[in-house]
Amino acid sequence: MNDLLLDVIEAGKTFVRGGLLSRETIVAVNKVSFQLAVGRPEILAIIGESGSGKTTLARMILNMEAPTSGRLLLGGIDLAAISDSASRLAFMHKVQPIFQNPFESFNPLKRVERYLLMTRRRFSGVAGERATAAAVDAALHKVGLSLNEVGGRYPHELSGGQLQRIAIARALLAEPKLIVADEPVSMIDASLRTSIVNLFRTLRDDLGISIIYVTHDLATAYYISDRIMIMQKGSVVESGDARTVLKAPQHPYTRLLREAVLLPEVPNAKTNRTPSMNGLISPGPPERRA
Ligand SMILES: Nc1ncnc2c1ncn2[C@@H]1O[C@H](COP(=O)(O)OP(=O)(O)OP(=O)(O)O)[C@@H](O)[C@H]1O
Repeated sequence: MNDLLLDVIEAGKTFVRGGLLSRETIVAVNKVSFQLAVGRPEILAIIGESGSGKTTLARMILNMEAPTSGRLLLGGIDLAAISDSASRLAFMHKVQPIFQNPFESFNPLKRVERYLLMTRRRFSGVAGERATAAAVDAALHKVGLSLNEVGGRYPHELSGGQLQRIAIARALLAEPKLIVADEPVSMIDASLRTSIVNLFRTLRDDLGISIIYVTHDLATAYYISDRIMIMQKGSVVESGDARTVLKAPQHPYTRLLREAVLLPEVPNAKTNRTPSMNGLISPGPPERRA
């Protein structure tokens, strides 16, 4: 029996850019390894400056990008072996993505409930219209909405926060074990961010879903995650229990990130202030360094 939900084994990704004369090799992800256990749902934050390889790693986990070295296994199955539509559907049953811009996740010309109904039909096979609508309504309730509220609306008639909730509801229709959320709140109004990140906690606690939360934002990561992984230039430079790492960062880069932001309950070394979640300060992505 395999007790790992996700097993990332020395995964690497190299891109080659340019032509013959100006060929450039970019190591986007360099030998990253980590695991998520079955039956132990957790929120794992992947943090790093722009270009550190977070999105590439997330795309490899979502099987949207093939690694150039190493392997990624989901429930013991190598993602590289997923080729036919049945195994792709089985994979999507287990892993669902949430992207940064909810407006790009939906076709502006389609009413949002059409997506939800189609998604449910896809994952549940043939089910009656009533059962499908009831499942969609139940998923929307889990994110604080209802079919009544969103039915008949086009994406532009909803706020970014509402649309991101709908994207999460759509992910829930697959009844996944893992959600990979890449900067899911960075394009959402600051006042709504907390409610979305709180929702991730509810999904972990009530539905047993593990969440990989990719972000620049140390403050929300500290607030919701159990474990964090700090990436710099494609490599993981520090990882572990979120509070332990952020209270006593060992790597100079983690210290640098830590100093740039006020975290709840952790006095900032320079100001000695201990803000609440409402007082979180997120300075945005740290400057990229050469
Ligand atoms: N398809 C691609 N072709 C060439 N280079 C790429 C490609 N995708 C990513 N890269 C490069 O790989 C490196 C890592 O990019 P990635 O998007 O994974 O970083 P990131 O940490 O997610 O950054 P951001 O926070 O800005 O999204 C960068 O140097 C980027 O330019």
